[in-house]
Amino acid sequence: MNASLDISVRGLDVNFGQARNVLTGVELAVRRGEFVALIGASGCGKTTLLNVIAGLVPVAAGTVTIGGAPPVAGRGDICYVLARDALLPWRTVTGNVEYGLELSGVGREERARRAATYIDKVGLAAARDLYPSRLSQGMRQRASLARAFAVGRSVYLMDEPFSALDSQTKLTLHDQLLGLWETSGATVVFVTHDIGEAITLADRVLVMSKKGIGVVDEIHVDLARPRSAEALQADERYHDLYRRTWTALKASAQ
Ligand SMILES: Nc1ncnc2c1ncn2[C@@H]1O[C@H](COP(=O)(O)OP(=O)(O)OP(=O)(O)O)[C@@H](O)[C@H]1O
Repeated sequence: MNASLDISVRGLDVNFGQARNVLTGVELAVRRGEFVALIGASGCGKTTLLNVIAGLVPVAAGTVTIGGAPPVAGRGDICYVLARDALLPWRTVTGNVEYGLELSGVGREERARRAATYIDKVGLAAARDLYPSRLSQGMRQRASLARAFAVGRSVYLMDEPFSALDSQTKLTLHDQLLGLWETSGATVVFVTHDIGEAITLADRVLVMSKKGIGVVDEIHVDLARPRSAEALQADERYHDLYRRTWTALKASAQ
């Protein structure tokens, strides 16, 4: 398991060779072990910001560091989780979860033990020998989460991982992600369009401006942990945070 890392973005510009920057003067500070959610209008640069942190998009100006070091593609301590799971169709659930561990050089016995533990944590024990084609979308994302957290990364960059799921399945996945993250100690940057999801999961919800200037508002989610996604639905403070975030989101799109 890697130690968690902080993320610092100062004065970031990204331009993709265009005359006008896609991102201009963006600032972001994420503490070690913090869970932040990024929300904002479509096209405001959420994915671009994740890609910069992952070292996949070049920085035109500014400074970006992860644990004090500049971003580099393929860093072993950062894990990127996308909306479309990247399960290998020719491997079972167990085979897929073991795959990441194989790449990390974990020995056979330890691999099997860790894969079983994480498959259990996401409630897929009964499906461990099934191939992805036999799984529902929700089960596939659970297998992806098990694979991502079994390898124990320092930073998780998550780009709308649950956007294709129905709201009931999402609640289950929220609980499972929270369970995995709370024991991992990892830093998470989670992109979403779903305000409820952002509040359920994050310590802070960061609202990005439509204008490409980055974070313009933040909502501190002072709800106690461990959280239950379902219980929060009945919590008035959750609804209050929802309203505040909704107001901030509307203002960010002006
Ligand atoms: N590879 C690229 N080349 C040129 N322009 C790009 C590239 N990737 C993104 N963009 C542009 O950068 C801007 C920000 O895109 P980005 O995907 O980061 O936004 P987003 O906030 O994640 O959007 P969404 O919520 O719709 O996923 C958009 O105007 C997009 O067209």
